[in-house]
Amino acid sequence: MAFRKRREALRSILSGSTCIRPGSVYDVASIRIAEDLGFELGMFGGSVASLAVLGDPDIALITLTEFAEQIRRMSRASALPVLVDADHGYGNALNVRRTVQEVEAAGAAGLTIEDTLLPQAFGQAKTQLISLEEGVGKMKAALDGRSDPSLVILGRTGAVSITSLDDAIARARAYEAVGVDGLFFTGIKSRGELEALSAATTLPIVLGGAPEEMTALDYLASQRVRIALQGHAPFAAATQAVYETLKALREGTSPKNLKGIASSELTGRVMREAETKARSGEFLGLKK
Ligand SMILES: O=C([O-])CC(=O)C(=O)O
Ligand SMILES: [Mg+2]
Repeated sequence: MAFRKRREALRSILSGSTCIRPGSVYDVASIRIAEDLGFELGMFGGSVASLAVLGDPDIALITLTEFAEQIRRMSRASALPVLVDADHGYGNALNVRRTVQEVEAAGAAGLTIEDTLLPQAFGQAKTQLISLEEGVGKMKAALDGRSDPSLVILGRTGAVSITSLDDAIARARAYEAVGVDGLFFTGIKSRGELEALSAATTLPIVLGGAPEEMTALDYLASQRVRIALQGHAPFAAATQAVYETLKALREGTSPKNLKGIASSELTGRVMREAETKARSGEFLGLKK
């Protein structure tokens, strides 16, 4: 599917009236599995990008090149639209502009740019934000960096749990005013906070994690939340599975007695074996 179609699919989720849960994806196998299971959207979090590519925590160590390359691999492997978490855009507003160019070329359907101060400042243990003015500059630069107008750009802030609800509202309104396609909020802890942010803005909302009382999709939809994240359990599940498998092998279990191993059918689907067989028949003169 052409990148534009994927972006239009994400746009139609944002302009719809329901709230969906994206599949957390981080590599070619996970995106294909999410696609096969019928997820409408993949979410590529910065945290799982760091884990999958570097094996490091989510502290802005990953480079734009590494991040974009992982997106490119996923975009090649699957037509599932992916929303990617481009952190703070890997630098100042000019770096944000470049980030948008690279992420667009890599095939993302959309990206988030956040106003968190990254990487962590010297001597500052707590998360800090850049100023609203600098945040606005980043959003403007992000929009300027886009060459396919269908690429979705979301302005993201965690201000509600870092500074205040009023500050979060001011930032959301300012990002909306410069023309981002949607707002991504993290750190919301109550319905009251979500309702205040929703009432103060008009754009579709993406919610990055929310307390238990806010999981009902119809309630979220009523607050204009169109996409609600659910963390990154697939990466954690894969880690556990690899751990159990290596541990069992190390302890002498024979490969045929291992538990929790993908069937050859599932592995074949993940590697799109049927398509390769058909191509081998057509292009290599092999029997189908
Ligand atoms: O985007 C998400 O899923 C939440 C987030 O910031 C991350 O995982 O890095
Ligand atoms: Mg992140």
